Amino acid sequence: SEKTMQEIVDAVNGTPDMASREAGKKVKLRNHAKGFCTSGYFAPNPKLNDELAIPFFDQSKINVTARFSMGGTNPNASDKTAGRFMSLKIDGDKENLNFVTTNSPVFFAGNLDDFFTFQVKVKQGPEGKQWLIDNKPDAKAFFDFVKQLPPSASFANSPYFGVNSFLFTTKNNDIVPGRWIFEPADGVVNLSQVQLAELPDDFLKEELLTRIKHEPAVWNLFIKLAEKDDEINNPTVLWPEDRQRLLVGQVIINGERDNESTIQTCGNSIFNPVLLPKGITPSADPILNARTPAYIESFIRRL
Ligand code: HEM
Repeated sequence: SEKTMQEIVDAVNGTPDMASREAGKKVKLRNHAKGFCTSGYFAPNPKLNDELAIPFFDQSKINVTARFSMGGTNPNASDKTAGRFMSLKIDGDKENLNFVTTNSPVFFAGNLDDFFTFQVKVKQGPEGKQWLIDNKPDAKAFFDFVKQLPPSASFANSPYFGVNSFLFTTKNNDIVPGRWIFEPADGVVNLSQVQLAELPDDFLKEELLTRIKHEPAVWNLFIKLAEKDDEINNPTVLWPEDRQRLLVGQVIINGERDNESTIQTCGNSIFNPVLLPKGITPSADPILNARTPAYIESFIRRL
């Protein structure tokens, strides 16, 4: 059954009662409520446009606004869970590119019905989760991934995945589907159970902001290219490891503009995963195409 965008956002963010919504009362609930903003720049790979035709990446240094967050609607969530999220605004001279990413390469739903069901069931606790494991293979695959994923020691020591597919224009004016992958230049570093037990519930923000005073947090950004028969429009289906990757450039988070108010308050705005420069377009993935309307609905509620 078709769900409205209001129903979908209710399921993600928590449900305001109908009376208060109709009275126009603002509901401040939002997903990824716990997070913080910082800044840096993007350094494109000067060789990228030997392969692709994306003029945006011909600039040499592009301002970045970053928000790092935890999953869920609790602004006081513990950092000891395994989910890590990174959102970026890359603001060029003429065009802009946003990324809204997670540390899980595999998404838990391939269509909006399953997405809605997942959101409703996980909020019912262990019984709802068991129902998903028994009835929804995509949700089960996601839970299996998360179960074996130790929490990373730092936002800077985690990879991030765009999950959804985008269409990239090549130098020869062909279109190739691809997916964004950010790999931490400092490597992946996970916490042991012993290390985790010694940490307070809040450590990720301070760790990153202290780290970047000494050395930047850096990721190499790749596009993983699809081959014929790879599933483009379903983020629950992973592509084989050996697919070709193009190096797009480096994200360098050094806090260089952290005293600016637009950086400090970046969590008040939205990150739009389909804000793309010339040469990149969204795929037909129904999950991707629901995201911006959902983010706008959520934004309006918390204005
Ligand atoms: C049907 C698909 C999806 C829906 C309906 C949805 C819904 C939402 C909503 C309602 C918010 C709060 C927006 C705000 O108030 O600013 C949000 C934020 C977010 N979502 Fe999604 N989401 C979807 C898919 C995804 C996927 C595939 C990813 C990761 C690849 C993702 C990662 C995030 C992140 C990182 C944020 C926080 C953005 C920030 O830092 O401000 N979401 N999502």
